[in-house]
Amino acid sequence: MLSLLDRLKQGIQKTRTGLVSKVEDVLLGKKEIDADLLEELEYTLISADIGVRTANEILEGIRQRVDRHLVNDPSELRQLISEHLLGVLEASDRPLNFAAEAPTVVLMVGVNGSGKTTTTGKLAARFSGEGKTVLMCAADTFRAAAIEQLEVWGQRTKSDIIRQSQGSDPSAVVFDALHAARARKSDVLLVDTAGRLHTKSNLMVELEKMRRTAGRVIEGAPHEVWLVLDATTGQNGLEQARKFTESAGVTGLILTKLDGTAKGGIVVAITRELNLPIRFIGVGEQAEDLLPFEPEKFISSLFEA
Ligand SMILES: Nc1nc2c(ncn2[C@@H]2O[C@H](COP(=O)(O)OP(=O)(O)OP(=O)(O)O)[C@@H](O)[C@H]2O)c(=O)[nH]1
Repeated sequence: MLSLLDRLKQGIQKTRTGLVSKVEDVLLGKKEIDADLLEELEYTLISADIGVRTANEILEGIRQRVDRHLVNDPSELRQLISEHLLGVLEASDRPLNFAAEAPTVVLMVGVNGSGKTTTTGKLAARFSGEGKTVLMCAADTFRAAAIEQLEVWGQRTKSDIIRQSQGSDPSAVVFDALHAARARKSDVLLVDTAGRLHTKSNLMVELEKMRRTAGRVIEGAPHEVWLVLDATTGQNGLEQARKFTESAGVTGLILTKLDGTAKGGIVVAITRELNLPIRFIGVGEQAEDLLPFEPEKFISSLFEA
């Protein structure tokens, strides 16, 4: 069985190649830090989706150090880049808001296909593996398959599911689930919401309604709202993320399908733009392929030889 660190390394292998190996290629054999080298570096960072703002800052930091003669050897730049990226990720890090008194209610939001249902199942596996009792709520009533998919995860992780028929009011399912979680003394309630609605009503309005319902039944709920984003959608994901963050009170991010992209620099761009912590990353389809996101481990796995 692979260790967590090995799984992380394997999961971000493409980004290692797409970002770090390319940075190394740019630096290889260079004797001095000149304008051409810096331009090539900037291009490489932006191509890996790190974001223009962060790439500019990195370059600016390097230029200042060069001007002050604090750095003159290209081989030192790899370390400077990794330190800067770590700094960005750590700046948005903050502790989880788990309820003092169970249940902790987590709302899972995001567009269809981002991996929301799969991630909800993986989280159930993780929390129950930690000895917590988990209840899942199938509030994605738009897609019958999403309810069934969640049920499969429920069986796999021995977690209960609260569901209603397809097309029901998502807030009504949430209401039931909140009461059930309290009555059953569940530690965690994971609410899988829809990325799209069967009714004409606005998705963001529905999400707001679910949040209000949660807060009315359980004080302080939802304790966490996690936005699930498909890392392979790159910069397009950022626009989506902004919308959800404005309307759904997002408290943390989960980036899925990092195993499928060389542009994992998006992790940095998104944290930076939204000032939100990444909680977990998805690196495959199995339950064990959801890894807790730790900035230090992520950066060292990317940059260590
Ligand atoms: N490679 C890989 N595939 C993933 C990951 N997470 C989810 N998937 C796959 O992505 C696809 C979509 O996942 P779903 O969980 O159905 O997506 P969803 O957001 O719930 O979609 P709706 O139910 O339509 O809202 C599935 O085939 C998953 O197995 C991941 O981290 N890596």
